Amino acid sequence: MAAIALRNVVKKYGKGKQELQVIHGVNAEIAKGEFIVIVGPSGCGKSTLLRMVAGLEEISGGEISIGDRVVNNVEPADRDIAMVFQNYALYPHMSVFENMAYGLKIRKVPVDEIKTRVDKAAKILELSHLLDRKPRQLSGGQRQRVAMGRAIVRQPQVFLFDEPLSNLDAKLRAQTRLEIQKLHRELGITSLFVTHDQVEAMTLAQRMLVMNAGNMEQFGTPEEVYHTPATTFVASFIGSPPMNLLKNAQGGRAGAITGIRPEHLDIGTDGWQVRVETIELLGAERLVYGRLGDEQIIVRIEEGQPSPKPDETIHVRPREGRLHYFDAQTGRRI
Ligand SMILES: Nc1ncnc2c1ncn2[C@@H]1O[C@H](COP(=O)(O)OP(=O)(O)OP(=O)(O)O)[C@@H](O)[C@H]1O
Repeated sequence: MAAIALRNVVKKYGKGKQELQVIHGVNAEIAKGEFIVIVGPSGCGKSTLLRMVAGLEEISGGEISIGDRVVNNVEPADRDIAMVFQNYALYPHMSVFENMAYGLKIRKVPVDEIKTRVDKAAKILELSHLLDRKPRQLSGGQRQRVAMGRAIVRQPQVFLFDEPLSNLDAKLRAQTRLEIQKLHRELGITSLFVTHDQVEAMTLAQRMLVMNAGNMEQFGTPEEVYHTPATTFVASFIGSPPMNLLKNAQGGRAGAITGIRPEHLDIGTDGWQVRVETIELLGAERLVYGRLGDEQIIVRIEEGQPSPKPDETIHVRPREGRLHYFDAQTGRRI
């Protein structure tokens, strides 16, 4: 049985003339213990979807189950979930221990049990030596760990994360990502994690649910989403730099858009003619921005390969089996 099931989930805001549908029938079955990332651009509806699972937003249509219960009409407090937000407001006057214990205290969990759970969570999160500190005496990363600790001590069936890393700097984000992965390995709790950052999604997800404008574009492993994107949207959203999507590529199919990732083009003596415009240095690699006829194309050059110069004309060849085709009308993979 699915730990979480979304069945034709619809969300509308407002009433009458003001009514606006923002989620258009999402279906997904999430297995017990899976780590799922919901990813998409700003405004695509990912927070709304998460908040409906949490019970913070009403569901306008369809059904959400957690475990064997349909939760459409179940209060958030009774859904057996714990949520970690971007703005992880800790109580400033309480110590780390008290912050982590608070949710259990109001649920009248016995004092000994609270201590055991908080100590265990603190150990996992490497917060044991900070339990007496106040939030202002902690770094941003440590505060975020306390917020996660608050969720862990609840021992919920499901963790919901709403962009919990967006307030951290790049280095701390990467480090906290590793901690979240470790946490998931140790606890195995079914998790839904929302982010607009596709790199974060690719590195954290066991499966990712890619959203665009209220629609689920694809639900699959990071490998599936990268190697067989279901739509042109997914092809251009996942992967950095994005997949080249060409209307008039040589060897293309009638009525189809041809897709090729910048890392799957090789410079050689024959193939597509590309006029080089600019070169971008990315540490070990280079990105060549050029024109193929009247379309833009990006080619990635690996370390050690000779780099072309602006205004030069080069030849590039797509690697065997790396071309993708999408219906020019619908954008769907062919
Ligand atoms: N309370 C509300 N009333 C009306 N419209 C809303 C409300 N909350 C969200 N929306 C709209 O619903 C859509 C989805 O919003 P949502 O916050 O879920 O997007 P998101 O993908 O999480 O974006 P972001 O990454 O910017 O947080 C947006 O168009 C937003 O304007």
